[in-house]
Amino acid sequence: MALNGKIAVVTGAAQGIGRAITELLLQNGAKVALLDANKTNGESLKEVLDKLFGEQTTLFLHCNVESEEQIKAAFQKTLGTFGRIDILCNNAGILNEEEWEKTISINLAAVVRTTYMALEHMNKMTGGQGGVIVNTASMAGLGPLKCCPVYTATKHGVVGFTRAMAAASTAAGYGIRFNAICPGLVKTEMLSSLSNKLGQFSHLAEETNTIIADKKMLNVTEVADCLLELVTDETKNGEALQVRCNGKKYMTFPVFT
Ligand SMILES: NC(=O)C1=CN([C@@H]2O[C@H](COP(=O)(O)OP(=O)(O)OC[C@H]3O[C@@H](n4cnc5c(N)ncnc54)[C@H](O)[C@@H]3O)[C@@H](O)[C@H]2O)C=CC1
Ligand SMILES: CCCCCC(=O)CC\C=C/C=C/C=C/[C@@H](O)[C@@H](O)CCCC(=O)O
Repeated sequence: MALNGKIAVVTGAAQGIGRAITELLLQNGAKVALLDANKTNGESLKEVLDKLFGEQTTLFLHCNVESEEQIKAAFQKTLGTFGRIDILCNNAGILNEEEWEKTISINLAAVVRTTYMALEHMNKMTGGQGGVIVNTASMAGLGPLKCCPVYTATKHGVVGFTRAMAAASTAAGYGIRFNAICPGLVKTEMLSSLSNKLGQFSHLAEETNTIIADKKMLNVTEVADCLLELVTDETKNGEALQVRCNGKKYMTFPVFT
């Protein structure tokens, strides 16, 4: 799938992995609607991107993905400005074991909500033109992280939802591919603010921070490069791509007959 002229929506686009995804999509010729709950960061990133790629190539839309109304408004604005949606990257996420219901709401419920709303515009069965949806899961979507059980549960949920949607899409002819990216540790604000986010597991903070300090971490650009493969390679559907410092790997799972 060539990206030139394609229209992408990226959630959690104002910083970290979402920002790197946005920049890479723009570098490859796509136009991007950046959705983020952080207005200050979103607006200042938009100013930077205007200078690099031109004002017409991006939209910043202040949007909390927990709000159905705000997502709906963001999609309407994107369609009104760019005319279509080809790519959705559900990337917004938090790690907060204290506020565990909010973690489920943002990391999993919002991925489902945003996906279903995007389907209304992208699904070939209902007049859309198809496309690709890539969800940012985590290695915590493939195995347990003892310091954050709820975060782990949400990311397992994202992997399962992605794979089931890919199967549903193939069966029904939506013309939409669904893939998940599962990075290991990535240098972003999420990890630097970990200690006070572990709630009842805060006794594991010191041990976790020591592991993090000792490990080589991924750069956001390495994650974005792998995500681009899931967007552009039309053979990839229903994949969970693990990305670590020592390389990437397409995961295999038990097959139900
Ligand atoms: N940093 C890491 O080690 C890893 C992160 N991930 C995942 O990558 C994704 C991005 O995380 P990072 O870039 O590391 O974090 P980050 O904290 O640097 O960026 C997250 C962005 O999402 C936005 N956001 C948070 N809640 C939102 C909401 N309700 N509505 C709209 N926007 C919202 C924030 O304002 C922020 O701009 C998350 O889903 C995270 O779980 C996955 C594996 C590893
Ligand atoms: C192994 C899961 C990494 C996923 C990162 C996230 O999604 C954010 C989670 C925050 C803290 C995680 C700390 C985990 C530390 C260790 O258990 C360690 O084994 C991680 C190793 C990562 C790697 O080898 O690539």
